[in-house]
Amino acid sequence: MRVAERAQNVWKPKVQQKQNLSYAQIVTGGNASCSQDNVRDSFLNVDLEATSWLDGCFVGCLREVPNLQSIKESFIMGGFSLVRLRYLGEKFVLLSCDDVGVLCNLIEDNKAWFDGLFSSVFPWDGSFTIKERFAWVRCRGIPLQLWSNHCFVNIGVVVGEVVEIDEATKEKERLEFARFRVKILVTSSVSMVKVISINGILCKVSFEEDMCFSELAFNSLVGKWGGVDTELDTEAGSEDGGVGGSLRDSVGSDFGELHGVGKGEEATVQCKVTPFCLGKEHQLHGLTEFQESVRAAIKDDGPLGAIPSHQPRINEGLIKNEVVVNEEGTQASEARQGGYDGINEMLTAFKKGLVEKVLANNEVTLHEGSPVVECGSRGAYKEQLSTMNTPLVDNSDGKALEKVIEEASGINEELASHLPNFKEMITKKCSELIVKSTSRQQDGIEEAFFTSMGHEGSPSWVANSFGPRPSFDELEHSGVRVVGKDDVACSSHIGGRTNIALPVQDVPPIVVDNLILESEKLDGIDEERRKGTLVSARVEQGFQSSTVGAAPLFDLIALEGKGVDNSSRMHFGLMDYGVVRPRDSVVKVKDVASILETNEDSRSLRLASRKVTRLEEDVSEAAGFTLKDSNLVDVRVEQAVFLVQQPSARIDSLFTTDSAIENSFVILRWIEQFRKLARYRLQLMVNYQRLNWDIYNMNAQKFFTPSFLCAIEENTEEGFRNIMDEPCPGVFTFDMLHPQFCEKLIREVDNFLRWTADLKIKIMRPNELHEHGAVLHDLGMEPMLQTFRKEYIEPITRVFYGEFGGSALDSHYAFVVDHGLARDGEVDLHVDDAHLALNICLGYDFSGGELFFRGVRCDDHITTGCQPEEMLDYCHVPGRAILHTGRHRHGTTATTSGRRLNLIFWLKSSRLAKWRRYQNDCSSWCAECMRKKKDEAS
Ligand SMILES: O=C(O)CCC(=O)C(=O)O
Ligand SMILES: [Fe+2]
Repeated sequence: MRVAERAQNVWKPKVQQKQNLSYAQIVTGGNASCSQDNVRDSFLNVDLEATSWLDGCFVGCLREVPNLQSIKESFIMGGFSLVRLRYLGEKFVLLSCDDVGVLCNLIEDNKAWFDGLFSSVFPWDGSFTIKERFAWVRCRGIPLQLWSNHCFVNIGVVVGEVVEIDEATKEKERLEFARFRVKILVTSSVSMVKVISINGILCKVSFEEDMCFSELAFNSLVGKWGGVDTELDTEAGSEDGGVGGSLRDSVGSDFGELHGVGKGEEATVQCKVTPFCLGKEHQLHGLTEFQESVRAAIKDDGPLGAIPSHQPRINEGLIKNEVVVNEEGTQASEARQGGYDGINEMLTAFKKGLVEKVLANNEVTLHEGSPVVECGSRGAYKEQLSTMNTPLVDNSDGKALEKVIEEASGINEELASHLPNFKEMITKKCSELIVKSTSRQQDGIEEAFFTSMGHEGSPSWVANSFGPRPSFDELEHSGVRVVGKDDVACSSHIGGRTNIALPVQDVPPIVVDNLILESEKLDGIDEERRKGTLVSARVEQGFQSSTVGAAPLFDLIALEGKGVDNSSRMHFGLMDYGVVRPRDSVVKVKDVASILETNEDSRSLRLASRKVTRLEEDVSEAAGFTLKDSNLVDVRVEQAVFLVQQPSARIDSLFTTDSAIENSFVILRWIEQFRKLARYRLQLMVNYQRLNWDIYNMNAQKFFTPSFLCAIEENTEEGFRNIMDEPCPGVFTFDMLHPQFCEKLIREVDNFLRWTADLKIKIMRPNELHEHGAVLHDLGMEPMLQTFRKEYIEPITRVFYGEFGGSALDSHYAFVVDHGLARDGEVDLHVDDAHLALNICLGYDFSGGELFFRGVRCDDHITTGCQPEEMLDYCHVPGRAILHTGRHRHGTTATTSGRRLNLIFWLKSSRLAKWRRYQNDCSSWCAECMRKKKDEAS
């Protein structure tokens, strides 16, 4: 840790050092020379405070004239929202982290990133001084005929050196005064009035210092976010057949509601943000153009209101690198096409950007917001994993692999939990398949081997498709657009047709998905042949094919393999969104080429790296081999990796509607909203001054009660049950939050609410049922909340809510509700837009506000009556959590005195959402359906 060492070496106790300094030296940080004359005569003794708050702080010298706004944005976008930035003057910024020592590592580990912003970063020490500062100056009295940048620079010299001219001044948008930035001595003032002769014209010119940049910038946003009618329209949409729909249509959209935004209103976007507010005009321009094209597209083809209700989840990891990825992706395609008319191209770019980002430099990022990497085969066959030693992902420490496996097994556990005989079924199915496929092979028939888990992970094995499916030509003839056909044709050549037979000896069927391609134009083709399956397998002998199937579940599949005989290898295949039916996909091999690398030595294809793209050669080679020997190539497909679109981004959900054109709108609108929300959040995060930095970083000892931490540590059902009550089936209560954390969180939320109220910023409220409270992402708490969910909620939901997605949670929406007399009152009976909900009371003293439960119901039975045994009335206790399913009908009575604040997590599993979408049977959880089923049986 070079930086750490440096920090230690230069660190000197500042208290002693400063004690003998003069006042002038103190106020100037030891540098008295630039102080004003009269100061020199004053001598003061002041009691110095401990300087521990400066421990571990660094000073960064910016490369460019400081624009704190955009620097803060960069930090948030770069995923460093825990770094606190305070402007010091000149080009210097004080960098600190709540955890002393963290910053040092962070700088060391992200040197290149910091280098991009700072010319130097060094540990703060007492000898650091600032001599100069930058000041924005308003200059009045310059005759309009003299307005020019050249003139401003010359006039500015009167007060200092002009380093920047405000955009509105440059563009002559605002003529009341000219505004520019000057460099002056730290103690100088710019206020003055001078008579100046400019080109012979005598002018009386005044100079005054402008308001602090960030205040001004943010004020300019007040109108923007205050005028919510035009901002961020969110359609309250319930998830398709999933959670969603409630007693009142829906409790809220995935990312909450903004006030004043009507359903189906056209999204108009005012981009009249003063140019300086983001310091990134080009982005704003991009946005406007983009929105223009959205509007144009909408105008021609129908109202936005017709767009189906799939509400994209605006993901919690939004304001992180991933936004950049997404924006880059879309912007790149924008640049190429000069608009957004080519939806598919746009999507491809969009997704490619995402994928490439993840795969760049062999890096597999697993944090929220990036594509989730899971491993189908390895997840399903965890035990076999230990016997496989080839690394799945070529990352140097192998940690990514471990994590991949861990995550995938979570997912498969969920599936397994629906299938008591999961393993046996797999084994049985496998042996059947082996027999069948072997016999077919013996017949010399080259046919596809398919196996499937059924629709989107539903717990039934469906028939395997052995029939040949339509060729690309056939598909195209039927109106199916096949992207990258030539490339794929090349691969299909191997087996002589689109789908290749596999001589399977030992095939753990790694099941991905099965889907029937649907399109009017395909009607003449029988169903068996329209089955699209994305298959991946670990095949000891024989080779693996990718298919023209569709897999809404997965965006990308890459198989890696090597020739057993060292002669060939396989690869495969990016799922791209084609236009068969909106949800169909086509294989686009070319893209895979960009993410696969050939390793000459082992002749294996490995994931990642953009360096070498030799896929086509490999394919030809393999094909040649096959044809020549009219035999199947011996290929050992060792591993399969599925890269799935980050579930909470839920692009996938956009592809489940019936019309491609509708989808196009959904996508456009999604991106538009995504950007708007990103911008909204970014502005809040950049400008909001945190009160308690320490609650933005997980500190378990300080956040949770000891009893809760013990149970988490123990991580057993028994351990959890020891701290829990289950007042009615499926509802658990337990002490969770430390009183001090509750207090701090309340004060933080209050501080945020006060700030937004002072600036008249209309913020998003938690959901339709609340007019008060706040969404915690908006404060910048997301990194902490992620850890909160993953490490302190999921261990419990995994044990108690397997069938409700509890073992595969992948997104959350966290907010604080605020109830009391002048605040929110009662909450009507509703179900949450979530699979599970965790509700923790933070305080204070209050009466009323009881939470009542009235049984678990599906949409069809949402208004049915309630049996006595289903009724539960619960009184909130500060620090105590109550955990229930989203479909558990509940509401609260009014808080009649005092104030009640609760922290609520809405938790979702994208797996469960997909599964439920295909499942009509609610009898495993809806009490009414259960009753019905029982009655029918008896
Ligand atoms: O106020 C509460 O405790 C519950 C609020 C609630 O159920 C919700 O926001 O979904
Ligand atoms: Fe609720």
